[in-house]
Amino acid sequence: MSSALSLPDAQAQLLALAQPLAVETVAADEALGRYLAAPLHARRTQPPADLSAMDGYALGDTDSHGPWRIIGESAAGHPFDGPVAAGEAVRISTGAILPEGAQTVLLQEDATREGTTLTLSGDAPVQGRHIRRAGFDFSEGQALRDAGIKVTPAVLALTLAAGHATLPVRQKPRIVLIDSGDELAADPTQCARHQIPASNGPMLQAMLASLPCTVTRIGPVADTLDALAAALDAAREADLIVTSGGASVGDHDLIRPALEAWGAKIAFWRVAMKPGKPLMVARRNTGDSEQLVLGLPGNPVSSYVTAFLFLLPLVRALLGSGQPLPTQAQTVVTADLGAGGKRLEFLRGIWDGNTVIPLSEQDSSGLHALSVANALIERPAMGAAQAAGSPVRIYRLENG
Ligand SMILES: Nc1nc2c(c(=O)[nH]1)N[C@H]1C(S)=C(S)[C@@H](COP(=O)(O)OP(=O)(O)OC[C@H]3O[C@@H](n4cnc5c(N)ncnc54)[C@H](O)[C@@H]3O)O[C@H]1N2
Ligand code: MOO
Repeated sequence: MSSALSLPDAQAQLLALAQPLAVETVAADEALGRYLAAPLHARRTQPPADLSAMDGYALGDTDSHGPWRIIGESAAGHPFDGPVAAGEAVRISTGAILPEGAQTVLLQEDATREGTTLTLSGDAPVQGRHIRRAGFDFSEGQALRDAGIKVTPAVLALTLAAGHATLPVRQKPRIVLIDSGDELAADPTQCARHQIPASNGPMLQAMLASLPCTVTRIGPVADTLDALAAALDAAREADLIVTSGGASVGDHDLIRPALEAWGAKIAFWRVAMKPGKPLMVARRNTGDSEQLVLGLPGNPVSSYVTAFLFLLPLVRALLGSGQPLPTQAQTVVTADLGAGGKRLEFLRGIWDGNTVIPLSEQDSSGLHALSVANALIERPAMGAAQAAGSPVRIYRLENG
């Protein structure tokens, strides 16, 4: 295991290889879920003028207790044309432009209107109350958000409010997933005793569904160099090729020789983590660009965990994310944990909002346990045993 990288080193090396893809400009709503390729600046000021925050009356003074004479109306989209003076009031609605000279907005619940006469019947007016000042949200030319942030629904709304119809983002990565192994059956209903259903490819595709990318699946591919060469050749247009299985040291683990025969260079192989040790990263120069290959271990839980910690961050980095790695949270474990082993370990667990319960089944092929887990509990390599109630770091999975 001496050649295995630590998890942070391996992630850093992988992300250093990830060149964000070319920039394209798309309609703002099509940019949802992608990452800004340039900083976002305001093309306009918001609000563009002082606005009322409530339905009521804009008053020309705040020091009297009325009555006031109502001289007109300012509705949203229909401003009042003219000033309001002391002793005068303008009927105003939420979001409408404050007339020139207005000092405050008197809530309609605090006033009584008879004809054009307004009298105070509740709380007295206070200078400046219920007014949204011009530009409090942002001003024209202001830098709003940095490149690399995700276009969320709120960022989309900000983009439109700031006067943009389009956004620059990175092209969607083209990803090919290759399942390999002679034992894999494509049809789970037709699975002989010597076979198991090929579940990794569909699982990885489903994990990638949360990111903007195009995914094609190939396989299951037989454990021969010729079959793997044909699969890799079919993936020659991809920005990223992801294999699962055949990454270890067995006689039939052919991903490494197949990649080398295809002209790819191994960037690194093996990470000191459990599950996920045989992870492999390679790259192939195609002349004008570079393809990356991520070789995930075949064990389904190992594939899942390495996809969470390497594949999804890599795709985010290709999309230009400024923060591609998942974030951890701290919580408290409900059971005693033994001392850590040689590798950093991720136990599957159930996080209930306050504490995390480690599952009893931790085999790296255990899909039933994985399906009920919603957290990975981090156990440092060679760490001391921990009693129930100890703090632990977790990754939350969108899986529970
Ligand atoms: N002597 C050693 N043996 C193993 C080592 C080692 O260091 N020395 N590492 C072990 C570790 S850790 C892992 S993880 C596995 C992973 O090996 P591979 O990536 O070569 O995966 P395979 O051997 O091809 O398959 C492992 C397991 O997963 C099943 N599998 C594979 N692909 C799929 C798929 N698409 N869908 C569902 N299941 C799949 C496969 O049938 C095997 O059961 O190696 C250990 N061995
Ligand atoms: O590292 Mo392997 O992924 O434990 O089963």
